[in-house]
Amino acid sequence: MIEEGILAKVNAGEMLPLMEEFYTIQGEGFHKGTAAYFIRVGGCDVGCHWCDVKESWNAATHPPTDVKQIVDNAAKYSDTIVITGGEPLTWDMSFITSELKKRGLKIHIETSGAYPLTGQWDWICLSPKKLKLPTEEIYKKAHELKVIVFNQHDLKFAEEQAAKVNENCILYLQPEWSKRDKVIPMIVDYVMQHPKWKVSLQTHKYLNIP
Ligand SMILES: C[S@@+](CC[C@H](N)C(=O)[O-])C[C@H]1O[C@@H](n2cnc3c(N)ncnc32)[C@H](O)[C@@H]1O
Ligand SMILES: Nc1nc2[nH]cc(C(=O)O)c2c(=O)[nH]1
Ligand code: SF4
Ligand SMILES: [Mg+2]
Repeated sequence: MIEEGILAKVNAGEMLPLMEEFYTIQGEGFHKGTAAYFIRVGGCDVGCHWCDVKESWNAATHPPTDVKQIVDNAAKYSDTIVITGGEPLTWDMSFITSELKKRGLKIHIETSGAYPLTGQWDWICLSPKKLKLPTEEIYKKAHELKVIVFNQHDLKFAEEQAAKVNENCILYLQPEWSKRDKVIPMIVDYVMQHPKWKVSLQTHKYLNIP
């Protein structure tokens, strides 16, 4: 059983279940190729069958960690911090982002948008999932839309999602990793026929870095 005081701090966003943190190169989307410090917060109940971090799902397996400690450490590594998960918006992101802001850091989020948007963000990567659609408000605020393509139907889903984002939002199709050999040719054709889209690859997996 988790102690009451800790639970209160987690609910306030002053502690978060931390799965892992690492300094690496953003592999995906608009900031691909740029060094950044990643904070991976545990907890997600969206349930994507192809999720590449299923170990993150159960928040109870990740130790509640003091946010100030996470932030002080992160600041040593990079001026750009990516908060991912799990689903970071499971938790209140207000405290961690205000602490990061105090230190003048750029803050990015990787999110499905399935829960209300909390926190202040310099960059929002919205990767919507059919199983739990994003909240209406995040479509207006997303800087990039990154739809994972597992099969043909996902291209239709991608268009439905693109119809909901703001006009400045950059549109990406990213192959689901295990299906990449089959899906990459499909994405390449699609992007050439519908050039408002761009290709995003999980380049860190080709580079063999975290
Ligand atoms: C693990 S998720 C964590 C953040 C958040 N839960 C989300 O889904 O956006 C980080 C990114 O990896 C993508 N992703 C997860 N599994 C993938 C896979 N097998 N192939 C390609 N992209 C994947 C997600 O869509 C998301 O853009
Ligand atoms: N290098 C690297 N880039 C990433 N971009 C998004 C990631 C994520 O899991 O959220 C990720 C990741 O896990 N590693
Ligand atoms: S929403 Fe993100 S973390 Fe959750 S299952 Fe889907 S890809 Fe994995
Ligand atoms: Mg990843």
